[in-house]
Amino acid sequence: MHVVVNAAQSVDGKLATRRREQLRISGPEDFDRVDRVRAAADAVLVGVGTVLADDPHLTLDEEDRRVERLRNGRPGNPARVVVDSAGRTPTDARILDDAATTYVLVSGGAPPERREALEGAGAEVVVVGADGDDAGEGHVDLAAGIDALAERGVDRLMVEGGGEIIYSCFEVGLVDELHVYVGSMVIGGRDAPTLADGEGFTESFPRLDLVDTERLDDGIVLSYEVVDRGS
Ligand SMILES: NC(=O)C1=CN([C@@H]2O[C@H](COP(=O)(O)OP(=O)(O)OC[C@H]3O[C@@H](n4cnc5c(N)ncnc54)[C@H](OP(=O)(O)O)[C@@H]3O)[C@@H](O)[C@H]2O)C=CC1
Ligand SMILES: Nc1nc(O)c(N)c(N[C@@H]2O[C@H](COP(=O)(O)O)[C@@H](O)[C@H]2O)n1
Repeated sequence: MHVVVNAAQSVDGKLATRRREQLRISGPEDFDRVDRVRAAADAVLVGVGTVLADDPHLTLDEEDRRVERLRNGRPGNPARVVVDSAGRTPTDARILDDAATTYVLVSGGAPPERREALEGAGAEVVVVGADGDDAGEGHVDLAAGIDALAERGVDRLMVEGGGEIIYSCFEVGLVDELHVYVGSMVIGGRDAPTLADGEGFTESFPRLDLVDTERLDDGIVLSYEVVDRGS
């Protein structure tokens, strides 16, 4: 499985304001680049925090790209994946519409009625974590989730955030590429989400190789390959 992380941040490293509302950090040129990265992916993954904050759709904007995928025998849109331990994704979330397959990765502790509600709303619910009494505090086991997606034919996965999920992907050594759009703005706020939140690394840090830079809109895209996943 090849895992590509993409996010847009301010120059001070924030993904959104402290109110955790969706914020336009990039512009049309970068959204077109993101659409291209989505089109190359088999699935696009976000955390439930992003679903609750942004209600994203995660489909392709460009019809030509959908047509090209269909021509190549692939679904028109990549599958969508929500990492959602307790099954908190609202049943009317845009990510659950019929534009693409949607997998909701839940832990074993997710209430059965939430699993049923999500299945009723069209999701394929996949249980990949222990319940709240076990290590991991009932969170989805991300590495097991990636294996479950691979079993369902996902070879190339795009992770679109937010900061908690991006950190966890680095923590378990899943990330191959990182693309960060740095918008020319300052957001500030000690409680605003950053590119990588979670516990934070203290001794062994993922190391990256800067392989490309591109000026888009009024900002810059930094593209990295992960050369050392840390341990
Ligand atoms: N500028 C950008 O490019 C982007 C900005 N954003 C912004 O980011 C914010 C949302 O980010 P954030 O709050 O960090 O939420 P995330 O989208 O990262 O989701 C985090 C949640 O995922 C669930 N989860 C389940 N398993 C795991 C695991 N193994 N590791 C980590 N999380 C897990 C947890 O909820 P539970 O315990 O219930 O399972 C956790 O609270 C919003 O403000 C949004 O607007 C989001 C995406 C892109
Ligand atoms: N590339 C980029 N630039 C920004 O300024 C952003 N705020 C984001 N956010 C991401 O885009 C998702 C919205 O997707 P849809 O348009 O609804 O398909 C949002 O959830 C973030 O993942 N990205």
